Amino acid sequence: MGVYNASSFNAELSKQTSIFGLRLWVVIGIFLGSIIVIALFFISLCLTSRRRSSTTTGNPGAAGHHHHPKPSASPPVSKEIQEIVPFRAPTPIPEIQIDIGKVEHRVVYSDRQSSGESRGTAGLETASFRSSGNVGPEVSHLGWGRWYTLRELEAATNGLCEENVIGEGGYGIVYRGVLEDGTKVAVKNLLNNRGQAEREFKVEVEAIGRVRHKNLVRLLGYCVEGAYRMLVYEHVDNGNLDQWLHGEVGEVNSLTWNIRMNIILGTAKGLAYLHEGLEPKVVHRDVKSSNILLDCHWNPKVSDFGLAKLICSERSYVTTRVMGTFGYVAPEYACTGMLNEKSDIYSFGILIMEIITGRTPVDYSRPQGEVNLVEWLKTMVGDHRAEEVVDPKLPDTPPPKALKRILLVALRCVDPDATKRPKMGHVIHMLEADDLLSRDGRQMRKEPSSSARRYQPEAGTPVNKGAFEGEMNKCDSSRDYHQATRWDNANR
Ligand SMILES: Nc1ncnc2c1ncn2[C@@H]1O[C@H](COP(=O)(O)OP(=O)(O)OP(=O)(O)O)[C@@H](O)[C@H]1O
Repeated sequence: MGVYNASSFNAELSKQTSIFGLRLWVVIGIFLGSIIVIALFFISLCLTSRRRSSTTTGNPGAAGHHHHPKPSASPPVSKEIQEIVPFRAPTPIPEIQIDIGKVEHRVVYSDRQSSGESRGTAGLETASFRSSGNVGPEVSHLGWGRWYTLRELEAATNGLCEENVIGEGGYGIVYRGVLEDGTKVAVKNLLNNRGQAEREFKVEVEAIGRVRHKNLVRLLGYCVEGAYRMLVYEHVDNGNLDQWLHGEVGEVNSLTWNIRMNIILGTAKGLAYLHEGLEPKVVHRDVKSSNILLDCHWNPKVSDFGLAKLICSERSYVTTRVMGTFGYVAPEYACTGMLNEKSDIYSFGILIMEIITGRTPVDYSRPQGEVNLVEWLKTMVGDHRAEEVVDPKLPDTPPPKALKRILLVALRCVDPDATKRPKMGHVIHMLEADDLLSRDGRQMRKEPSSSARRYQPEAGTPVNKGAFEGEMNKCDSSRDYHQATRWDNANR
């Protein structure tokens, strides 16, 4: 049966067809063959077109092709990378330079490369930050303080409302506020809202944010959001020294002799910490009465140092722009732009004179010869009229010896020769001389609430009382100081 079927199937396949008289199996073979050929053709066509498309899209998975992404090609990136990329722009970053004080009252930007400003401080203040690449919002990981959100600060200040404005300075408006946890703060809304200034701003804040000292206003954190740049400080609740010295205080001022001495000493301690307790040291650049805040125990706290300059030890900072407040700026800094801590010491000397006399550093309403506080005071001291320089609003009479001493310290601080000005640690020893404060003053220093305790020098602060005593009697080459010293010796 099987043999019969096979032989009949063969006979069928061998039959001739009407197609060119070809046998059936030949026709079937040709048909199948052409189907296979057509199929192969389409398969190869598909493969070729696929390979072409993979080459144009730069797909690294395409075998045998070296991957060279075209510049226009935009690889798929995560949101995270998109946020970081703008901060790594290779273009030179313009740096911020801030004119401090009421004379200018503005924030000035300059491209340091084009201004030719030489920077004796080197990039120390920026180095650590830049090298770590932490220039974006990750500033909250700095390890100090807090990065506040705009919403938090708006809530704290009742939407930055006018009733909460404490005052307005050269940098921006200061608001009082209360954080959610009840902490009282002062929020400074900086005028500086240009994105390019961001790096410098953060670096300064990073460096100063770590500073802790009872005579320095503490920077709690800041807010960087959109165009907003805000600094958040501890709130100091008793106004500033400028208001207490020159404001509407009536015939008699609340600032007694001992309170004034306490303010001078506390301010000196705050500055000594900036100059001698930190590395790199910090030069405040704007020491003046409106930057000395007072708490309810009359303890002074130096403010506005968050935008000061950081300088490596024994180095100076050369700037083409002199910043500071008229009347307080050291002459050599004004003339040459050379900045170091001795500029602060000059300003501190002016501050002492202001505290003792109740006069502003420059007062055009006064008769000629009295307009410039330093010149007038030198003349008065030289003429043995020290008692006459005392603020008429002072409620008590200063001990004569203490008055002479403090005036001498002030005169030494404003020595025209910056190298002859004492260091801040040295000033503290002069101020803490036993006879400078009266009995009441010594009692005041013992009170725990008072900051007028003995200065505990920070590392590196020179401590040499004997040397101080010698210094107090030393004559200076400057005519004015020589005159003042002669006066001091004559009155011993
Ligand atoms: N932490 C703070 N606590 C309480 N008041 C503050 C605080 N910081 C600043 N102020 C007050 O806010 C006001 C503005 O201060 P700011 O330092 O901005 O300006 P300024 O020192 O008066 O002037 P400039 O900035 O031109 O030197 C001042 O009256 C100052 O006493």
